[in-house]
Amino acid sequence: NPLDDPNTDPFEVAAAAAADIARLTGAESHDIALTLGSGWGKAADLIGETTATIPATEVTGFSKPALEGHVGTLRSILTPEGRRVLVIGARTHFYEGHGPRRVVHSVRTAAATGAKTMVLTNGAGGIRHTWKPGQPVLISDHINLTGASPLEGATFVDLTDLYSMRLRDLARRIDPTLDEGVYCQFRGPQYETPAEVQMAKTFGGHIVGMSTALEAIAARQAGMEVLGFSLITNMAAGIQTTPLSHAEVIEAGREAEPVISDLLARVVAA
Ligand SMILES: Nc1nc2[nH]c(I)nc2c(=O)[nH]1
Repeated sequence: NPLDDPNTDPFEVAAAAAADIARLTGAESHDIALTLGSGWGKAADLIGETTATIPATEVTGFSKPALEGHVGTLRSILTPEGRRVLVIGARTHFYEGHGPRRVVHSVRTAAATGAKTMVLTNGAGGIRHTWKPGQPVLISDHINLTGASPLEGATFVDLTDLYSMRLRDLARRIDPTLDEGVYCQFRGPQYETPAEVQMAKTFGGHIVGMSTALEAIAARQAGMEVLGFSLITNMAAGIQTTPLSHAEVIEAGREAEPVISDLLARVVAA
């Protein structure tokens, strides 16, 4: 992968990837990019007409997804309003150990296709006791616990209002019941210990996950407006006193699917 060579300029790789996408999808530019995390796989179906689906491996700088269930495709969708949505089903996680450049390549590529809005979705653990598995929540801010950054050199980027208040207000107009919280990105791949969850809770975190923060930083560097959604698939370790059954998590995710798909389609159309 060209991104693994430190002498490669990641923005040149993103430009090449954007050219591949334009050629392979026939859409010379895209307006909005959407990354689908765990549980959000079907959310793109309601957004509009899929005019092209391409294997991510055919696009410069993308590689085979390590995690089954994370489809390795890129989709171009035309919404009824005539907007072009690039759906990224090929997320690279930091825990795969390929470095932050590979994690944020999809965001930089989306920006290079012309997208001005980056919608980041993920599956995550919930710390707020009022939340339940299957509930989507808005991300209001993040705490980056990875010890890493996609930014290289003296790239001092301001992250105030990184998770756009304007887009959160728009989402709340569509679904006033939407709650929000601070997302903590842990390195993973292990889940947090109960003590780590209490640490996150103590310093103001409400959601624990293993993605999104690094991608959001790169989106801001690229000048995109960012909206983040977490699907709370489980309560974080130690929050739920009863043992968490995987079947419950799967069931919660399945029940949430139509709700979050409709929500996402309406937010993207707005
Ligand atoms: N770090 C972290 N990531 C997650 N992803 C999902 I789905 N659930 C969790 C969780 O409880 N913790």
